[in-house]
Amino acid sequence: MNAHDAADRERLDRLPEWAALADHRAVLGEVGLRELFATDPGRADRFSLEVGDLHLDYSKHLVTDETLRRLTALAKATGVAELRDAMFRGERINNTENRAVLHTALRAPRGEVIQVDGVDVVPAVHQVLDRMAEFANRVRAGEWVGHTGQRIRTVVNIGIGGSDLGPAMAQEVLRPYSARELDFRFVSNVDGADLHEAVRDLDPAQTLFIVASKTFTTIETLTNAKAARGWLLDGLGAGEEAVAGHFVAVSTNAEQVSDFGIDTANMFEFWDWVGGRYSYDSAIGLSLMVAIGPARFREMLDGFRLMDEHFRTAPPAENAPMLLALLGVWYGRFYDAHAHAVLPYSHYLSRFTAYLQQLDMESNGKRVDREGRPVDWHTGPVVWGTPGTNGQHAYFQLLHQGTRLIPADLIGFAEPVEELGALRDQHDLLMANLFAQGQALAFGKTPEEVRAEGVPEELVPHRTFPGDRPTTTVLAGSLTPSVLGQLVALYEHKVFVQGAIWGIDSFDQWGVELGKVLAKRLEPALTDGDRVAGLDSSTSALVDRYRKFRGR
Ligand SMILES: O=P(O)(O)OC[C@H]1O[C@](O)(CO)[C@@H](O)[C@@H]1O
Repeated sequence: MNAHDAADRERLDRLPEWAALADHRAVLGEVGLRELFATDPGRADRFSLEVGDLHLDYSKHLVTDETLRRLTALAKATGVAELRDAMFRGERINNTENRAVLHTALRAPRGEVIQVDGVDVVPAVHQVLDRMAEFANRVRAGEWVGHTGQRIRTVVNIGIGGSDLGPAMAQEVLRPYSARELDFRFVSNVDGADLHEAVRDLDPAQTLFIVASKTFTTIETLTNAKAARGWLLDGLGAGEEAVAGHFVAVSTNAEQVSDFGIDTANMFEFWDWVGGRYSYDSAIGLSLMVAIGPARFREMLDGFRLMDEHFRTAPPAENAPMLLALLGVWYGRFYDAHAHAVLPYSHYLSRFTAYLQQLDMESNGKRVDREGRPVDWHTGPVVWGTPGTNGQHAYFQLLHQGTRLIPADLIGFAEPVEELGALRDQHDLLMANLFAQGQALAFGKTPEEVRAEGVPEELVPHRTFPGDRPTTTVLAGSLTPSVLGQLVALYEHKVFVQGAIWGIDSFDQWGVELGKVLAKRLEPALTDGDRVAGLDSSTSALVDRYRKFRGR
């Protein structure tokens, strides 16, 4: 069967494997984690995996061996492996945009052959990586100088969505590996405050802007880039000739880059077969490469590659992205789970969940299948979360005792980073919190246990923890560039598998278009009071009120 061929694909809800899962869910009934662990001493061993540097424990899930058998049967029936292989081969599996989906080619080693329309794309990937490396080395060594001959001290990435979230996240994660004499900032919001705060204490003579945009037509990015150019030229008291030393571009669109006034000699290319949210290991990661250096960047790519190979070759029952995806499908369908929390127990992963929000929600927030037919099952969950232990003092209450089941990923590392010095002593406490939360969420506290502590009867329901709140624990020795690559690829492929099972196109993002068009139409109404034909009464009144506030 050709898995991405509509004619051959049965709708998910008509598959016997889908029905078999429903039957199984009914049999499982209210069986909880206490019972599952009590009756199965080998559970933690059996329901855990080592992949590269990652250890994944998925034993605290409401599943049995039979559940996993039926879930992997579903993956088989929905053609996940065939679609995966088609993706790796460079076929145009993004059918609504008629594009190949080849972020995996970004981490292919030199010499591997991956073709799009008969052209091997791997040499071009390495050419760009080499150019990036040369540029990064020059900036790091102080050899790239600005208009006045001074070395660069601050790199400001201007981009949004996939052209911001990935590099900004990774910059935080790999801070301990970063050149500390350089400062890195990220501007994404069209709110002028973002650029203002990013540059207010900077010396234009020592500032380099990387304008990152796949299309180079994104209004937020172009608006900020124009303003940054104005700031630079004003600050230097120079003309257009100063732009070259302070602006480089990352894009697929050389024409627009050159129209903007950036010399295409200072442009780093990527390709339409790299989706925005899958792009930070392309030239979109240029600021990161400047920060950590080419060698560390390549280590990160090797980490991605390791997970790609695992995903491509491991059997479903031992395939980490596949298992995480299947568990998500299980809860979405049979436990009415609408959300998924990602809770890193690492300060360096503070932007990780924000990054995953785009990766997951822009990919799988779809309501029609690849053929445009409405789906009759839930697709992508709301992905959210912030680092532990902060979340514990905010929203964990709802995770533990709320009415909704929210599966969560707990991510932690055994070794704190070297440069923390004496602060490394706090690490055991941090990790004890991670393990304790997984334990409390899974096993809760029964009314009997609460009573046994002498709690007054009227407080017993309040102090009872129902448990059976599933978590996956992802542990690694330390947070290296390679481990980051492994983690990101793990989630990329998880999202892929879920999209394949739900039958949706995970690689388009039509849902972001309408708001962009309407904003463009509304702007003159706000600025000049132009009438917008057919505007609804609520939006019209809001525009009027806004203009009054502005004294217009
Ligand atoms: O890199 P670009 O073309 O500026 O696009 C930025 C982002 O905008 C989006 O198209 C959605 O608004 C994302 O998919 C993309 O990552």
